[in-house]
Amino acid sequence: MWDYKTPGIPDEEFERTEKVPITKEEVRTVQISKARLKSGQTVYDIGCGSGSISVEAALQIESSGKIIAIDYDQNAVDLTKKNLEKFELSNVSVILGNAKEKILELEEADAIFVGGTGGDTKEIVELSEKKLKIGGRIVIGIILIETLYSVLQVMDTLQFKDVDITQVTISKSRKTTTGTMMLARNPVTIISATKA
Ligand SMILES: C[S@@+](CC[C@H](N)C(=O)[O-])C[C@H]1O[C@@H](n2cnc3c(N)ncnc32)[C@H](O)[C@@H]1O
Repeated sequence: MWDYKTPGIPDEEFERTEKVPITKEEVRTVQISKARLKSGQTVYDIGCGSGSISVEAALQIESSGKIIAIDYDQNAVDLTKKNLEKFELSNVSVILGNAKEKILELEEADAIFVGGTGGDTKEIVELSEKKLKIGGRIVIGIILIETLYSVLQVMDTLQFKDVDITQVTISKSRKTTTGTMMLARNPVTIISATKA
């Protein structure tokens, strides 16, 4: 059982496999903060991967809220379920499938995380906007510059306000024989906005 509600669960606490990527702890913390989650909300985690965002978000919205996690990779769905079990969370439904085909079937959301969905991201953002409640938050994590460009183009045409673009570049320390050096990780751009 995880005792803390504050975001920032160490990556080592999650079950991992080589086949499924994870949004790293510090990036995940910024994403969770940008969603401004409240108790009782309905939240999608699109491209749930390891389920780390679902776990952190579920702790924020508490047992009265609901997370819907989607991934088209069976390995990711299995790993997400493992992590939900590990953190003893029962308010998360995990769906196997392409988010592009699933989103419109879902109930309306208060917040939507979109992460690592590459060439599908623009379409997923368009579909997500249809399912977000007015005042709802979208948080998109982007690595590829092509994805960033296509999402930026579409954000202005949709009903979003207060669009924020934050790039996070994390460096982590590593001990060497002569001292401690900082090793840079790839930058992640986080676009967040409110449905108008
Ligand atoms: C970078 S990972 C996400 C990591 C995750 N946020 C975490 O914390 O572990 C991206 C995930 O998106 C999934 N994905 C990509 N495109 C998708 C789509 N169109 N529908 C559903 N899942 C998708 C991939 O299978 C992968 O597991």
